[in-house]
Amino acid sequence: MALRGKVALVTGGAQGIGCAVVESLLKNEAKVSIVDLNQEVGEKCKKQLDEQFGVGNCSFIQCDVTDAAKLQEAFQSTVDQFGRLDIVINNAGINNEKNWEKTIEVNLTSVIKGTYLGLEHMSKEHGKQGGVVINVSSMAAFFHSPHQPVYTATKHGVIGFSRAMADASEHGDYGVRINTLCPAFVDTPLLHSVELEENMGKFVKFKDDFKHRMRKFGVLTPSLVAEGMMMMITDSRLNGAVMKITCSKGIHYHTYEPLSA
Ligand SMILES: NC(=O)C1=CN([C@@H]2O[C@H](COP(=O)(O)OP(=O)(O)OC[C@H]3O[C@@H](n4cnc5c(N)ncnc54)[C@H](O)[C@@H]3O)[C@@H](O)[C@H]2O)C=CC1
Ligand SMILES: CCCCCC(=O)/C=C/[C@H]1C=CC(=O)[C@@H]1CCCCCCC(=O)O
Repeated sequence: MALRGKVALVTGGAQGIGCAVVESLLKNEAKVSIVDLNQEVGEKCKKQLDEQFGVGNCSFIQCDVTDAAKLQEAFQSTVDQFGRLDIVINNAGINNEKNWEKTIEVNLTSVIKGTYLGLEHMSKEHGKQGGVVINVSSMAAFFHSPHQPVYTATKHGVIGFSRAMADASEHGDYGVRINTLCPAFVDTPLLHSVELEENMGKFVKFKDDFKHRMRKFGVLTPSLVAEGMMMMITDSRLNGAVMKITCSKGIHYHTYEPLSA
């Protein structure tokens, strides 16, 4: 998929991994709608990107992805402003084992809603031109740990949902590819939440082991994660793919045993 003239919507695009992806998309001449809860950081991000890439190539929409009506409005506003939608990155995520219900709402329920909204605006079943959805999971879906049980559960769910939807899209000829990205530790503000009792609750006592794993496995840069994201956006062969990004193996794909006859 050549990106010039394509339109992308990135949730959680104001900082961290999302911001790195937004920058990569703009570098490739896509138009981008940044959807994020954080008004201040989002407006600052847009101002910087306008200076770097010119005004009119990106927009910022303040939106809590757990507010279904607001998320629907964000998708519609994106199509109203840029005329189409081709790429959806369901990236927004939190790490809160105290308010674990919120973690499920943001990390899984909103990814499902964002995928369905993406299909409404991109799927051939709705008379649209097709597109691609990338849902952000984590290597926590492959290496469980005592630190973040609900975060881990949500990231497992993202993979299962995305792979099932990729099958549905293929069988239903939606024309929309649905892929999953699973980074290991990435140097963003989210990573530092593992040391906070307000985020981790009783699991904060395991933070030393978590920090040991960070030292052992290394910490990725957001730009490498964005590089992997761009590969899954542009490679039209990929549907149902699960990309893993680690310090030891770099960008690679998880392989699943084929269903036995
Ligand atoms: N940082 C890491 O080590 C890893 C992060 N991930 C995943 O990558 C994704 C991005 O995480 P980071 O960039 O690290 O985090 P971050 O905290 O730096 O950025 C997340 C962005 O999402 C926004 N956000 C949070 N809740 C929201 C809501 N309800 N509605 C709209 N926007 C909301 C925040 O305002 C923030 O701008 C998340 O899904 C996270 O689980 C996956 C593996 C490792
Ligand atoms: C809230 C912070 C986000 C952290 C998300 C994450 O990816 C956590 C992953 C770790 C949780 C328990 C683990 O052991 C995971 C380590 C994943 C790194 C695995 C790298 C393996 C390799 O390099 O071969």
